[in-house]
Amino acid sequence: MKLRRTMMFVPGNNPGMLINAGIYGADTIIFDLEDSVALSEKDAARHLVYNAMKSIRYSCEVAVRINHISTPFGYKDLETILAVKPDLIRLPKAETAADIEEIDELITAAEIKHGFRPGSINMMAAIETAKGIRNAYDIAAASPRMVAIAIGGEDYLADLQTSRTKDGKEFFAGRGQLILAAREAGIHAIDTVFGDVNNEEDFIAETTRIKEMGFDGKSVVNPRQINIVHEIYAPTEKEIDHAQRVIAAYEESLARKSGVVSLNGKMIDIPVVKRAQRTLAYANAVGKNERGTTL
Ligand SMILES: CC(=O)SCCNC(=O)CCNC(=O)[C@H](O)C(C)(C)COP(=O)(O)OP(=O)(O)OC[C@H]1O[C@@H](n2cnc3c(N)ncnc32)[C@H](O)[C@@H]1OP(=O)(O)O
Ligand SMILES: O=C([O-])CC(=O)C(=O)O
Ligand SMILES: [Mg+2]
Repeated sequence: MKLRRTMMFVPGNNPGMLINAGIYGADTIIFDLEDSVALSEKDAARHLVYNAMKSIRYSCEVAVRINHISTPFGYKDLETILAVKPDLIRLPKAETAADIEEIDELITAAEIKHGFRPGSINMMAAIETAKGIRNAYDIAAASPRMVAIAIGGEDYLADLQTSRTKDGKEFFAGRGQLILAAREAGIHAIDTVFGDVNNEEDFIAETTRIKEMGFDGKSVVNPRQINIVHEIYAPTEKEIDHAQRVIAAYEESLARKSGVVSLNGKMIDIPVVKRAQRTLAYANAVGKNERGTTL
């Protein structure tokens, strides 16, 4: 099971952060060439990220957030970065399937040019406008390279002409559409960054909420946010124990030629079993044993 619980942005013009980005335990690091980089620094950042990727072996998934191809920087970003084979290209402010198709073709040409295995560079898109949300499924399904869609909340709220609230009501519609689109396309759904990095209480509340909605993970901006997300996503001892009981009860019921059984008064049938199996597979993927403790 591929995990993308945390995708950490690293400003592309900060050499110290680029060098150390791999040591904090994020599932994915995203070298950013877009909004964390000033216009005057775009060329310098592109070359810095290129050199970092060429000379440092990172042990996690490495993504690069390029500038949109409608800007003067997007094509240059792709040409330079594709030569050092990122695992993933993240397109910001995606609004249509055509955005994805055009980049897909450029990646295909670069794979041929550099002798990389066809299809080995993945793509994801951040959706940051109402128009993008309306087209979320088309974007998600626009290429077999697509592995995730994310909501880019800061730009999205600017487009919606609103701002953040404690309970996140401003995001209900967008997050709901995004998760449905990702699930229909069979790819990951990634939630937005939370920029108030010292506000742990609200970060925990937001991460718990998006996990419960079904998101696979969250974009983060600071190493301190990584373990908090991973803890929230890790199945607890109680959840693992319950999943095992569900599966055992169901297997017993099958032996009695019944497709449904009751466990502590609750109906256990195939969808419940599927969720239990996912809990156990997820626990295995995050390195938790049957007692819910880290291996
Ligand atoms: C809306 C958007 O587009 S969001 C995406 C673009 N934004 C970004 O990429 C921002 C990335 N994050 C950051 O720049 C910073 O974490 C900030 C500005 C949010 C907070 O800064 P600070 O409070 O100074 O960070 P903090 O004190 O926690 O840093 C601790 C250590 O982690 C490092 N660090 C902090 N953030 C990152 C990061 N994103 N990537 C790698 N290293 C980082 C710091 O360099 C520092 O290292 P050091 O101890 O070796 O000096
Ligand atoms: O994609 C993200 O999570 C960050 C971002 O650009 C935004 O919030 O506008
Ligand atoms: Mg943005």
